[in-house]
Amino acid sequence: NVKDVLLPPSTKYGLVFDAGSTHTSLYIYRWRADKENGTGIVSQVEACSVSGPGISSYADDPAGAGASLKPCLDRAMKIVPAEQQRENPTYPGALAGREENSSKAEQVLAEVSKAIGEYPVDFRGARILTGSEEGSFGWITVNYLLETLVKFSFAEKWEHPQDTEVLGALDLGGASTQITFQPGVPVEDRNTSVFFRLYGTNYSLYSHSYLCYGQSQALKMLLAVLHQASSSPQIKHPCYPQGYQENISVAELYDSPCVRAPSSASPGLVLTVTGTGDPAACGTAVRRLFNFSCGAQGPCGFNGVYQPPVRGQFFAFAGFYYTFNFLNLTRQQSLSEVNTTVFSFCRRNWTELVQSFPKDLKYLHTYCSVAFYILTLLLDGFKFNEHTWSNIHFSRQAANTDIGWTLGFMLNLTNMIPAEALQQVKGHQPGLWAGAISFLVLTIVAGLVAVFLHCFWKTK
Ligand SMILES: Nc1ncnc2c1ncn2[C@@H]1O[C@H](COP(=O)(O)OP(=O)(O)OP(=O)(O)O)[C@@H](O)[C@H]1O
Repeated sequence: NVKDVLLPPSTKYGLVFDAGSTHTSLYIYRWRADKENGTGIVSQVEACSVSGPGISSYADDPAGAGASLKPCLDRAMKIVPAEQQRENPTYPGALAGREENSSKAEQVLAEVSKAIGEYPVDFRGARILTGSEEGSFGWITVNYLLETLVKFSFAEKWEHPQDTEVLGALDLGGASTQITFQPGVPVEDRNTSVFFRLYGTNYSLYSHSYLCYGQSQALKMLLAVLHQASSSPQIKHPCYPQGYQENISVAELYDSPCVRAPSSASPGLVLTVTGTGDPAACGTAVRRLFNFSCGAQGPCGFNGVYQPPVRGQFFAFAGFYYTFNFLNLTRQQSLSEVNTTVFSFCRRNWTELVQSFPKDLKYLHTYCSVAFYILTLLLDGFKFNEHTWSNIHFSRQAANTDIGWTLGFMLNLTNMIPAEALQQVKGHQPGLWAGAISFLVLTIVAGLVAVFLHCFWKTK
């Protein structure tokens, strides 16, 4: 049987660590042969959340990073059958949000590698992904899960699923955000151009990662803008709910390369941030984080970065999803409905919010800021408009699998998506169709002959 020759006999597992700027997870994937179409299906078995913050917080304690991963590695060892553990590829990846920290990130990765080395898995090394890789692997994940990649070389043209359009990917992390899509025009700037050959089809993509424009860093930049506009340590925050107050030291606020401390700021000074719940002023403040002018060099996203016009459907995940999900805005609502919901949420006071959402206290004070940030980023930054807005699907998962760069990374590194098209499996659709049609025609003809003979003998 040709199919059995094509398919490896066993189920396989793959482990990928996503060591993000705010959060670390271990994804456990299972590869299963799909007898129907002669390929394999990768599905997520579990996403184990590593307790504590992202890997960058271990910059001063690299050994702690390794230790923090152990509970998730123990969990994986319970899932992967003992006899398969050695042969299972483990692909830990890590993201360094900032260039300046790359030597520290390398140290952290060395500790992570040491910790994984103590487990009976076929460890293939840890590395730091570039922003562009993060975006591209996210794009592969989305299109793999939604089955929009053309897999087979079909003999008959009419069977080729020409109309399958690939989707774009929008990822909002903690430190950076990525936009990746197949534009309708050639990508003019080599720095933002990505090329993949998957299953024999060429994909020419646009991908860009904006460092500092992830959710956590954007909120920090917003606070810094408000601090620098106020002449006292009392900061009025229009995106925080009325009645909300927090203290933050100047040192804490300016602890990231994304925000530059004014020379006059003394690190020990404690700032008091008070919410004023003013959505219009919030929108204005958020816009100040961006430079929307494109200059002479053609279409752009923001901060002068080249970007062709967005095209087709998009999946928006991670930070794009969390806040919109909390606000019940993930059901393809119109832009005007989204605006109305965000404005009315931003006017609610803190006491009322705490009473209504006692389980969501961790992010509750940020939802108004982040909602405005997402709207500004998508509309003014990436240049979606009221028509293309409905092409954005806010999702965390597809096919029961979390959307992010990890699955695409594993598929790419293991060559699970081959560059060339899969050969059509013998006895596949054309043969089956031809058989089915011949059978139908023969049945009808036989039926007609039987009726004719029956009538003929009756009349005789
Ligand atoms: N339930 C939630 N509600 C609101 N925001 C959330 C929630 N969970 C996570 N976030 C925030 O969403 C952002 C994206 O989270 P994610 O885990 O993708 O970031 P990361 O992988 O650590 O970041 P990066 O990819 O930039 O390294 C972060 O700023 C995080 O703080």
